[in-house]
Amino acid sequence: QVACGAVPTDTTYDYIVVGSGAGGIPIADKLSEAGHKVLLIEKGPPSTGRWGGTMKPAWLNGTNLTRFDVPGLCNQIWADPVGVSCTDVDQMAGCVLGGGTAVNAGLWWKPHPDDWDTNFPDGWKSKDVAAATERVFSRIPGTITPSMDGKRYLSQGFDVLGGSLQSAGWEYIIPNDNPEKKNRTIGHSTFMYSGGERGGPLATYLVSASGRKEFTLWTNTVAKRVVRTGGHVTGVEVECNRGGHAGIVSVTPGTGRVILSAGTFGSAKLLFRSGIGPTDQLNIVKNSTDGPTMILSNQWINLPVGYNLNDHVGTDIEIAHPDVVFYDYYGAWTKPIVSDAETYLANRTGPFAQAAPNIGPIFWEIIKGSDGVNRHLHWQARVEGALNTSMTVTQYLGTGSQSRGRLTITRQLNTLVSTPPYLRNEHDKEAVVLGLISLQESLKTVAGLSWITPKSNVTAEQFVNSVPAIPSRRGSNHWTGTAKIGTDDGRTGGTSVVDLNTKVYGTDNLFVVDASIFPGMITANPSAAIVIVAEHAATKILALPNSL
Ligand SMILES: Cc1cc2nc3c(=O)[nH]c(=O)nc-3n(C[C@H](O)[C@H](O)[C@H](O)COP(=O)(O)OP(=O)(O)OC[C@H]3O[C@@H](n4cnc5c(N)ncnc54)[C@H](O)[C@@H]3O)c2cc1C
Repeated sequence: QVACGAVPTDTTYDYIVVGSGAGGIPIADKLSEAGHKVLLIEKGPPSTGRWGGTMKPAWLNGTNLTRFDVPGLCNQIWADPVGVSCTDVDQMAGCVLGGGTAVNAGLWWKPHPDDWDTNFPDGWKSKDVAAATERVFSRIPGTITPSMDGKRYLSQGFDVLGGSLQSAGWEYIIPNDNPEKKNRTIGHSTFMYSGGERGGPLATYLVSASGRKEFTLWTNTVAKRVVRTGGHVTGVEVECNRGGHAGIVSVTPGTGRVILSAGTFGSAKLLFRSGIGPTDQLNIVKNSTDGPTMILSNQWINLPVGYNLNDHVGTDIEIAHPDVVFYDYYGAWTKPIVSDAETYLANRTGPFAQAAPNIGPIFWEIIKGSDGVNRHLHWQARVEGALNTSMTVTQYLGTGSQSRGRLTITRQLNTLVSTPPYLRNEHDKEAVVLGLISLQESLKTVAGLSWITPKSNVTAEQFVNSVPAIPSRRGSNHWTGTAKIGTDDGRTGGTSVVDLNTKVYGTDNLFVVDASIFPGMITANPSAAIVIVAEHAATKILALPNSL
């Protein structure tokens, strides 16, 4: 048991940012860069070595590296999530410093213009976020050759699948040099890694923030709720989690603001616990252990928090080819191939500088549905499956998808996906089926390639229908949407929870900046787009009049 610290009573903050993920770290950095006093609160422990993280396999003892630093250990989250994954969510999410950016596979994409133009409101279109995109990619450019010797290791899977698709007419591109080319194109996986290590916001934005006297970071500290009078927030109530802080931390009277960046599940939960959301959800909180401290119902703000839940629709297929070579990244936790561990530790080269489980190629296709809507498919291959020559290839349905789900809260104050957002629209399903048929066609004549799933006697449609539309079979860990941005104020029958400045409707000084504000799904893995949202939100928030 580690002792908790009380919240200092002699300090207030211009901005309190809750959650240190893809949204929280960059926004905290930008606000402190502008000279504001910023407190970043993270419920989990430190992750990467730079920040004092300690979780590691024996072969990293004596180094400053943890499991989070080494790209080849990124899938350990599935083998050993204890103390790393969130325990108040029915899905996989990272509850450590860095959030998803500490545990994810590091895939890092410059968004397609349609990702903004299809989904986001005016002021957030591709032209509006262009400057923010430049800023993000100048700090975190990404790489297609993460090993420090510039070589790609274990590329047999890429060569088989990528070569076959190119023979079938798909175009090879450098993805982040051509973000608008997402139709029958193929590229190498692009990662946020740098120097052979995880990189990303933890190695850039958090480093610059931490160098400023205006910036304070508390880890192991859970935000319970925002403290407010009507629409005016005065602080955040925090609870200690293994050595963090407990008490009420205040914002600067009059001008201070709170930013929720606790992720699609965490920000929705904080809103519910702060009396902001649909009445059915607030009544659940009122009947929980929160009841005695919850804001009175005459001050509840009725907004559609938790609706508009979204995730990429994942559909896994499996193929095999004799040239494909499996590498046991899971086994490497206890028994790494000694020479591979040595080259990684000495020079950050070799298979451990690459993401487990050997991800790639990535390829894209746009399918126009019979409803006239363009739907973007992102295919992501990895060397993993039933055979040691297998590749599992996940088709993600993103931009253009219409289906949405709902997130709710339980009396135990856990959040759950009560309505999964998968394939609730017939044209979404049509795109998934047509995309699969297109891939089958493209791979039809590849010598030695066999289909494991779906089998040749099953049609694409039968197969797509046979996979249940539930998170365990379709989930992609790319959750977005529970506090949607838009101009149609949810208090008066609209669908939006935050306005175009990311401010929660009905409040003076409460904002949400993370994946939860996304109105719709984007093409590829979302972390880079979330960092862009944070960069863009920072300009909007900083441009607001300072006094309320
Ligand atoms: C296993 C996995 C693999 C993934 N792979 C990729 C990938 O390769 N590429 C990619 O682009 N995306 C990937 N993603 C998705 C991506 O990481 C997330 O979409 C992204 O991190 C979400 O950003 P966010 O800021 O909304 O929330 P998060 O990054 O989840 O951050 C939220 C933070 O808030 C903290 N928090 C929550 N509640 C509280 C509270 N009450 N008090 C204090 N702190 C709180 C959490 O601990 C967490 O640190 C992956 C996700 C997972 C889970």
